[in-house]
Amino acid sequence: MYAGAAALEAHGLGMRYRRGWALKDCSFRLPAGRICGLVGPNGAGKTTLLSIAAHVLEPTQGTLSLFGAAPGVADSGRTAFLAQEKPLFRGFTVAETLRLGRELNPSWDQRAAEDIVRAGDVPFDAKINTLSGGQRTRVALALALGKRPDLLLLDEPMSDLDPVARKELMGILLGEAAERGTTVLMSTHVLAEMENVCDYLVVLSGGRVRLAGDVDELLSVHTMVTGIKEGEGLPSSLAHHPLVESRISGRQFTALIRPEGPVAGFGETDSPSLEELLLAYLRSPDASPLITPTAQAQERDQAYSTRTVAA
Ligand SMILES: Nc1ncnc2c1ncn2[C@@H]1O[C@H](COP(=O)(O)OP(=O)(O)OP(=O)(O)O)[C@@H](O)[C@H]1O
Repeated sequence: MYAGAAALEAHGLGMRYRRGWALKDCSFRLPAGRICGLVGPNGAGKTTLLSIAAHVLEPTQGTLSLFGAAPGVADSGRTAFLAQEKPLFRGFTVAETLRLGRELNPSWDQRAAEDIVRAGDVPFDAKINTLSGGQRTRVALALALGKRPDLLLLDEPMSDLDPVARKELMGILLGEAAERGTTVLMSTHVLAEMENVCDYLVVLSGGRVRLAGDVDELLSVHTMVTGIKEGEGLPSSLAHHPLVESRISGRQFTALIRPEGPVAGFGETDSPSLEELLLAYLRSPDASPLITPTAQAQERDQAYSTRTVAA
């Protein structure tokens, strides 16, 4: 594996389906060891990006590298992908599913996989097609974590789990990531949940990267301003600061800005929560994109073309 390389790095990544571009000119880097939330409205391109990283799809343009190598080659690290549809063999039992995982993965951790299944009281002799959606998710997550991956790609992993199972499996995921330095890239629509889980963020909309970087860094460069509106709109002096989103309710306005210099005399200022930041960007697809320095794609030389390198 390429020492010091980003866990994932995209350069000018594009994916075109028959109906048009699902991803366009996407460039960003995800440093190793981070837990990254991948956020965006329906159809933003999240599954497409995860599928390229998982070597399920070949990009139409640009490159994506994992630990400095193309997806699917030996140097790209161990990658596990938990897709939305959880592709398990429906006729297999849970035990047979884990056995297959063990046979296919030299670094397989049977105990970790079994513990996840057992914690949900899922019978090992039950066939996959007899399990509930949430139980299938648990088995699929056991299969993904049993691989001991360096990079875990999760596409809305917890959407069919009950709240208790969700919290428990998220805890296992975080414990695993902390213990082994696993990098996680996880698409989700549950913004409130991300606050305690993710320390990195990529926001896509319309197939383009709108926001990428360290969560603390992204929060620190935004300010939420609340005050009394001036005439029909925002105070004119606020126009000196790039605006992400503003909302007016009665006589009051709320604006999320990226302050350039002191923000005083408009009303109250506060740091946004992660949920407020995300909602503002999701509601304002025309806000200018922001990719923090740690998230800027760098290793052009080491970014291999998946089309030319992949076997
Ligand atoms: N196999 C395909 N063939 C044609 N178009 C596709 C295909 N897969 C995805 N698309 C289109 O590409 C765009 C991005 O889809 P994608 O599934 O990557 O979005 P997403 O962000 O994961 O959405 P969601 O939040 O709804 O899961 C959408 O416009 C979708 O209709």
